[in-house]
Amino acid sequence: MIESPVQMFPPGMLFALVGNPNCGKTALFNRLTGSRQKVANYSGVTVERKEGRFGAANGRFARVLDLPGTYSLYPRSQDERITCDVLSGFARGEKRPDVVICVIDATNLRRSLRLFFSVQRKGLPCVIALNMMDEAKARGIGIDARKLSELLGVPVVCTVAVKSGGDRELRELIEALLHNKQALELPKDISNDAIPAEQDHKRVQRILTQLGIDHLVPDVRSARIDAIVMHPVIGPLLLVTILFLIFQAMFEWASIPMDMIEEAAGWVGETVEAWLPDGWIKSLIIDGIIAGAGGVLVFLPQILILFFFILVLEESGYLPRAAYLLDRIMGSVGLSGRSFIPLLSSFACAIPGITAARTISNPRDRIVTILLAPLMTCSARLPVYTLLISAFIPSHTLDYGLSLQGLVMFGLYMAGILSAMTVAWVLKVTTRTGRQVRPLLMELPTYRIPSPLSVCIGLWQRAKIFLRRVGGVIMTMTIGLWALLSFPSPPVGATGADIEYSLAGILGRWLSVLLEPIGFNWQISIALIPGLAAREVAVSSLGTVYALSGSEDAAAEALIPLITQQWSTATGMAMLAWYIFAPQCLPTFAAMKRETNGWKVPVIAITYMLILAYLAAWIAYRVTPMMLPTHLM
Ligand SMILES: Nc1nc2c(ncn2[C@@H]2O[C@H](COP(=O)(O)OP(=O)(O)OP(=O)(O)O)[C@@H](O)[C@H]2O)c(=O)[nH]1
Ligand SMILES: [Mg+2]
Repeated sequence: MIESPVQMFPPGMLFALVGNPNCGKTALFNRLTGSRQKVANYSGVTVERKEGRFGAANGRFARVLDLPGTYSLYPRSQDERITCDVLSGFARGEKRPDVVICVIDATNLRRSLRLFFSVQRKGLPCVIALNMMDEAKARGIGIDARKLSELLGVPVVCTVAVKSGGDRELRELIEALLHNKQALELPKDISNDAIPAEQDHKRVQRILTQLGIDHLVPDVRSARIDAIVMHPVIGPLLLVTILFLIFQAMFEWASIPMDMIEEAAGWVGETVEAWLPDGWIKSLIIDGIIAGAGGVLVFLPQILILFFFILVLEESGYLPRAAYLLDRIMGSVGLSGRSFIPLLSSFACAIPGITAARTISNPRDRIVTILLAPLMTCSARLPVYTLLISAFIPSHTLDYGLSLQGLVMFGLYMAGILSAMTVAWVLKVTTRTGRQVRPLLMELPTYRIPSPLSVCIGLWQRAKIFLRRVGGVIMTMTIGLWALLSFPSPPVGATGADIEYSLAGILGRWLSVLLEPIGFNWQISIALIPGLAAREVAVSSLGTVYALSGSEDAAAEALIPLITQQWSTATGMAMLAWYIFAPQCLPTFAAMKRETNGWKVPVIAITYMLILAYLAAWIAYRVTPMMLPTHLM
């Protein structure tokens, strides 16, 4: 008997958005399906297949796929392979699309048409969405959509994916196709895949001539901006200034909203304290939830400020330029400029950074990038850094209005970057393939002014992610820790604090034997364990540990003054150094395993990060006292 798997697909016609990178597929997908997938102004934003649902006016619906951008149907990287697999019908659990919507950047018809021909040759019914019509018009490129449709023999609609209603024509076309499935005919001459590129090129040239747009229209505005941004001297200076200003702003702008949240949390704590009768419920709410999870909320303003800058930079088109500027330096340690954007995404969170490494076609470069991603300072480290900086670094304003705390934060980010470069360099000199030089070929997109609305939506999404983390993993871990710290109760006649007899108290003492050489007391040692789930949990855990070990009225007290009093500066610095390197985030290593299909890469990463963290913390703990005047020790 021959067995063959039976594949079941969800009902509904399947439309797939296919096109070159950065032509606006995801922006269109979001409009058509009401989704909120990430849109940004560089190539390689989408690296996964995403599905959405298009609801037509008459109650029918269709499934729509957003796919990674590709230049050809000969995939060179993993993200391109996903698109090619879907078009060939090899994607697991998915049928071949019924209709391909070829999204074409109207300002670059030449390149987009070649991909369109290849898709058509796969025997798939196609329609064309001429996107970015607004930019084409602004640059004086007029395209006669009707004539293009006649020349190609497929429906052509014009779209402006970033404008409300800019997808109207495409919606109408999809509705018409849903109504009449037979409406699309396959081209007669789909025959073989092996038509030489030369022939396609001639065909494209002919079409452009017939449309009267065969002359190149340069992007004058972008070229003018690039004269400054890509200048060999001004360019790098500008890059450092931008990064520097971001960290200054994170401290300067965030202080007022942070104080407000802190005050509100203090008020809630006091109110609950006054109203609830003593007992374990009161302790859970005050010591577990308010002092723990609530303590992390304070960092929302800083995280939003950081993301404000990331969103603006992403949409402006600056990022690939920064990749070029850094390509030489990155090349000197054996990294390619291609790694820049995945590594930059890791400043938000290492997990999307690790996934974004799919765009890197060279397997070695990809693995190295994945190994380095967790060294970039993710936003989950912010609460830990801010807590320690606020506790140990005076909030002086230096000359030129610079904030000392902002400067230290900048230094910590730099430490992450420099250590990643050092690790990359070590990998370069110790691996055989490390010494090859691979030139960076990357498209420089048109500069765009970010739309305030999309920045606001992006910030709102970020705020939701953060609040969900606070209410989810952070709250759960903190409550779990609270339970471990509260039970079992001390034996009758015990003399020490209750917490010393709890399970976590005992565990913390064991661990502190290991961590004592780097200056960590038992409170820190305990906080590190739940902190494995997410880095910010260390802050909420410290909140809970101190709330439970303190006197009654210390409960609603803020954590910052508490640790200033109780820790030596050397311990504070050791913990900062620890957090630059420590592999304190299990989901990151799960992502590494998923992306590399094995445990080897995550195990290497955990090992080297742990060693670096311990060493760095040890050095910081020993060196700090030598640097400090005696009265501050
Ligand atoms: N002016 C203008 N900008 C657009 C239009 N469509 C998309 N954009 C912008 O173009 C950039 C790329 O959009 P995306 O939707 O991320 O492009 P994509 O094709 O999904 O890109 P990849 O996922 O990298 O392949 C973003 O900056 C969008 O805001 C349009 O019709 N007009
Ligand atoms: Mg996309």
